[in-house]
Amino acid sequence: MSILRGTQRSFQVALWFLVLAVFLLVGFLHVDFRLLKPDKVQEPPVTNIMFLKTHKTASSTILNILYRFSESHNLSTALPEGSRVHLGYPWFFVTRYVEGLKQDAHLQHHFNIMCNHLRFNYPEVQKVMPRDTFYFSILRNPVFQLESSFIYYKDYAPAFQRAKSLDEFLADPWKYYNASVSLKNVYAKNNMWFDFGFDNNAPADMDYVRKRLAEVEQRFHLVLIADYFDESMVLLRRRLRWQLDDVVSFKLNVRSQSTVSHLTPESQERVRHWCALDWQLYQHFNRTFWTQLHAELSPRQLTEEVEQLRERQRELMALCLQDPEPKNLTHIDDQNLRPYQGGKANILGYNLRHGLDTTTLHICQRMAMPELQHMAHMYSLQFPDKTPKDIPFLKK
Ligand SMILES: Nc1ncnc2c1ncn2[C@@H]1O[C@H](COP(=O)(O)OS(=O)(=O)O)[C@@H](OP(=O)(O)O)[C@H]1O
Repeated sequence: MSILRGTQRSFQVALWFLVLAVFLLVGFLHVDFRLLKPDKVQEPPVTNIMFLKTHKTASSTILNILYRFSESHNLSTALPEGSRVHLGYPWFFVTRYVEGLKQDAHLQHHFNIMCNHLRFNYPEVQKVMPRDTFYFSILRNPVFQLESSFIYYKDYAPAFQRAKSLDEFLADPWKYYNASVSLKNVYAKNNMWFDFGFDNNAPADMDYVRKRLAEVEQRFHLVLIADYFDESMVLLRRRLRWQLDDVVSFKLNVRSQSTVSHLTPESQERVRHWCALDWQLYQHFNRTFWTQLHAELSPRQLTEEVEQLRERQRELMALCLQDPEPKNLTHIDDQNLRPYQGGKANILGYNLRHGLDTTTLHICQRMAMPELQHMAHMYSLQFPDKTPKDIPFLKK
């Protein structure tokens, strides 16, 4: 009996050692448990999408991705009505800002994609988008977002006009900022908070902030982070079940380095106070972004997928562009590829390689096309009988 018990114990000990050895081996070889799971049945790609285009957050690059997907899949896009260039911003979105809805606003008319600038107003957006719509948006560290905004809206936002630099503005913002002067000042304080439909002048009271963040959580399936753009595209692609090429892009609406200012550490801290609502919004969704990303991919998978995306971007740049470095306006040959210039920002664009075959040219043109020209193109495609969008800055 005791011999039998002894053998049993040795067997148990051996089994424990075996289990431990397997765990150590798995850890050592970085075996991914997810790989052992059976493949999910591949569902079709998501095609009903609402993208809340926030300001100065790489949102024009995402708009380009969505327009291309819409065109290549023959989808409908909720485009700005008539001569408008956005969906009523900075006013709250209402359905009459969408082309094709003005006369029959009482009718239910649904689009697949919605991605132009608007101030989020869920009840009205719902009237335009199908029930199963995937809602997503993007945020950027407010320090860099405000710095970009200051240069771009320097001449437009009254709050920025008199300040010589952002450092000067931040040293005494109330000297320059008056919310009641003009809605144009929304670019100067908590601009991303405003885009989500909230009051950008509200005190950053904890209870108020918590409730608004919960609302965003409830409405939006995903909030991306521009500071980790490639990681964001990896997560987006998985959520939408899209192909790799669908989320590959060229950086659009980029400034020349000469117009980028580097804020002092003191000014950076002041941004976090001045734009406390944006800072809370960013911190919260930066956390949830990484939690979601890590829940979906192992670190090794993430590295691999980011590298795959970058490799494909390099391939497409080599195929399409004369030079992967973006160029000043004066050095862009094709006026359809010249971006709109805002304030003191020197916004760059691309030159396509000569001699591209028709199919390649079609792809490359769309990847390099700035927002306004792309919107005009989409408008003419979708509404061939309407007067084409006029882009006055191209005539100068
Ligand atoms: N792929 C990618 N990754 C990281 N950052 C990117 C990317 N694409 C665009 N950008 C930067 O986004 C800034 C422009 O933002 P938006 O297009 O949202 O601006 S706008 O509100 O529509 O005018 C602008 O930032 P600044 O250069 O600091 O102004 C762009 O450089």
